[in-house]
Amino acid sequence: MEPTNNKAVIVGVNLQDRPDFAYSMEELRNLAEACNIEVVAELTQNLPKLNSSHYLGSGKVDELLGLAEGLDASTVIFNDELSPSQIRNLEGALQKRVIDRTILILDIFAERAQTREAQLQVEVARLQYMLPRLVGLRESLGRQGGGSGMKNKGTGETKLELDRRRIEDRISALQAELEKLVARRQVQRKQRQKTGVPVVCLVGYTNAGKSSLMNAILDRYMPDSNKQVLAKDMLFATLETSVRSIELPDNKSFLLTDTVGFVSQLPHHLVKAFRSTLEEVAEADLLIQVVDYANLEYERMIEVTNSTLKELGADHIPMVYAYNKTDLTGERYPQVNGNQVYLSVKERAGLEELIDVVKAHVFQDYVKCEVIIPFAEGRLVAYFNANAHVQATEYEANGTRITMECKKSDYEKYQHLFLEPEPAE
Ligand SMILES: Nc1nc2c(ncn2[C@@H]2O[C@H](COP(=O)(O)OP(=O)(O)OP(=O)(O)O)[C@@H](O)[C@H]2O)c(=O)[nH]1
Ligand SMILES: [Mg+2]
Repeated sequence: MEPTNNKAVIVGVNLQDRPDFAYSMEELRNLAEACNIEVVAELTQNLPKLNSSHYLGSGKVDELLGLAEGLDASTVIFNDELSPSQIRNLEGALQKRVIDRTILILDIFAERAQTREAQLQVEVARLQYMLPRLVGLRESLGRQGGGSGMKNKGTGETKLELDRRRIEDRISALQAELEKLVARRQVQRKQRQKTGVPVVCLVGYTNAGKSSLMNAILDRYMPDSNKQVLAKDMLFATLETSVRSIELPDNKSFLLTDTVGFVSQLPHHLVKAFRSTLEEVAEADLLIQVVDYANLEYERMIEVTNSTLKELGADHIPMVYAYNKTDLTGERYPQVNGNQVYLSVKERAGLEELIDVVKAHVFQDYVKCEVIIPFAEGRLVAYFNANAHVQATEYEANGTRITMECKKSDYEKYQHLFLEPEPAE
């Protein structure tokens, strides 16, 4: 039952009046389009409880068949993760290719994954999704294995022949390779942590503007760095974390990390597979949650982001909110309200305000001090010039007098070398 065209009907059940139902259907349409599938119709049903054999009520299955036939759609996409038997029963009743929300998301990730690590993670998630769907499903697995039909990197063809045991072996082999990559990245991360530079992570719903914000901050503070990341109007533009060092004019610096975006009903296997990539998030000193404030569903997107963060064990990390795309709303910007900054990355408005809020969080342990550094310790003057915000430098008889704001830990570390300032006469 290979699809004869790329036309599809999307189907959703509004279970007990889900408040975000309409938006989740719109999102399913976007996910399908990201897989090059043309959505020709939408069918929905209000139900108090899902039908365990066919997901939909039986009358509705007939209606779906009529609709799909009439519009010549060869694929039907469900707004949920279907069970193996639901897929089998629906394919039997409809004689169409049946796919679900999970496989769409997995396919998009498979298509977008650039690094070996991301590719391995996606493949593990795909195989784990396939595993319970193997039993008695050899035949329809051929169709499912092709996923949404989008080209995917070599996981499709072999899947048919693999039995459960071999899939399990493959998952273990991939995981072993993955562990090596993860270990290498952990070493890099530990090295960064040792330097004591705070780590700030951009998190949030897909397409909120995280990568655009990263680029705008790079533009503003590191104009010569040439280290822009990809930002694009599509779901899941970013699949790998990128870390950039940001040096502020007052010599304080922090590391800024851009991460993969979240989406509602992010497949559980995928969250698990990406856990290692997202470990950076769980170890950050501060999270900046970027919110698409122009999206009417922004509050729900915040909820989804917060619950995904919880799943990743990152819900204890302090967070500031960057309400982005305010240019598309009637709201005044830039505007700061405690930990919430209303800004527009597009208009480059509110960046400094956001950075001030970030600074207040991550540089709390800075102290203002006035010290005299003996001439023999000249390297310390150079060190503070590079790593602290030096406000004044004067040369005195026995050393260099520096007025500065520096890290408390640095102050304590070098305190024994400082000379006592001469008491004023
Ligand atoms: N109008 C408007 N559009 C913006 C603004 N900031 C970003 N965008 C647009 O939003 C889209 C998504 O931006 P990205 O930066 O790729 O979003 P992201 O959060 O990194 O998305 P993922 O990587 O998919 O999770 C792009 O088309 C941006 O041009 C803004 O302040 N105003
Ligand atoms: Mg991005």
